[in-house]
Amino acid sequence: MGLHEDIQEVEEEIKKTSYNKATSHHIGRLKAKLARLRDEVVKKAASKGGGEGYSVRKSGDATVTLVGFPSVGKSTLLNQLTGANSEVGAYEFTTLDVIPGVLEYNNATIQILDVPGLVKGAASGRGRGREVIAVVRNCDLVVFILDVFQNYHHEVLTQELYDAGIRLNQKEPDVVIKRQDRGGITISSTLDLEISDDLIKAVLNDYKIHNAHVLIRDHIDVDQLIDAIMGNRVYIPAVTVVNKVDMADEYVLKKCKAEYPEAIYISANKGENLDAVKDLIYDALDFIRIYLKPQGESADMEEPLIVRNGVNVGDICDHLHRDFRRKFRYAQVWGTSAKHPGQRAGLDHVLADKDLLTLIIAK
Ligand SMILES: Nc1nc2c(ncn2[C@@H]2O[C@H](COP(=O)(O)OP(=O)(O)OP(=O)(O)O)[C@@H](O)[C@H]2O)c(=O)[nH]1
Repeated sequence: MGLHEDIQEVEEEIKKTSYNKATSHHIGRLKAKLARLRDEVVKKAASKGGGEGYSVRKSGDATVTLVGFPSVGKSTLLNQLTGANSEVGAYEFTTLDVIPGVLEYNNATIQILDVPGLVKGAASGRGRGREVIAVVRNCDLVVFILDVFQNYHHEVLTQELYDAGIRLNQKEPDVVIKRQDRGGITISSTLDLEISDDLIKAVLNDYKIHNAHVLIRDHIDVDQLIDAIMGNRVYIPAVTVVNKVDMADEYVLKKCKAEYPEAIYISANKGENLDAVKDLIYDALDFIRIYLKPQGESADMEEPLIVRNGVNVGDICDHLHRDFRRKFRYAQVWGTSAKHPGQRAGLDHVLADKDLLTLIIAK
């Protein structure tokens, strides 16, 4: 039996087993098996020849990927947002290579990638799926583009990315698995877990982990436990844009809005509501501004550094010069992240929006 049939069989068994306390262990094991089989499919697809796909170099302050089925209007939107020359065609699969464009917005330089339409089966290597997945894994934000008449695509695309190990709008669960040479499996947790210790042990055993310390500091389900074991998941924010609203009547539009109230509704080729898309992207990327202040001088308030929320002083050093981290002596910080104005800080100090920063670098 092939992998796909195995997967189907397990999926069906999960479906027909009703969930309750008595069956939760069994279902957990099945889910673990399913995840393992899916990973095998992805691995197999990845090992099947073919180049590594795209080598679009990341540039700018963040990279965004437009993800959607063929012909939903990705190239048109990219052109409208960035002025890139992404070929627009009335055929499916007109975008055969990644087309990068650059959006300059609120001082941020955002690279936007238009990849070939992601269709069902991408995670298992169908079409150009594998290469598309590689691009998505490396980006900072996924922008789903839906056709207003086919919004079910959203579910298909999300599932496809999920199967490829991409977790959207999900925080990475705080689970640490420290393998040991002996001693069996010990589990400690800072909260009451919904999954039993027996199930955790069984799943770990399924993954051939027999000795380990497991520390869990989040409410996780079996799927998240497996994610932690696999360790190769990526966690990326995602937003949704619904296109071609110019063709939709009120009824269609209303129905779509009820299903996707947080999406932005646009007409890419008529250029309608594009500023809202720019805001959506900018906000989702969660940028902060850092003003550099040379020692003993006033800060440059005109051109802040645009970085992602969560960066520390060390990240800023790397951003500015490849030698800065090595030659770093100390930093001084003014603003919300500082305990007092001009606080001395090390490489680990996490910065906040509108902080002023002085870096003292050895000559
Ligand atoms: N009515 C309408 N048509 C649109 C809109 N945006 C794009 N289109 C049309 O939809 C078709 C496909 O647009 P593309 O931008 O090539 O779509 P794509 O998603 O890049 O397609 P692939 O490259 O095949 O993945 C073209 O004929 C566009 O003119 C829109 O807002 N309204």
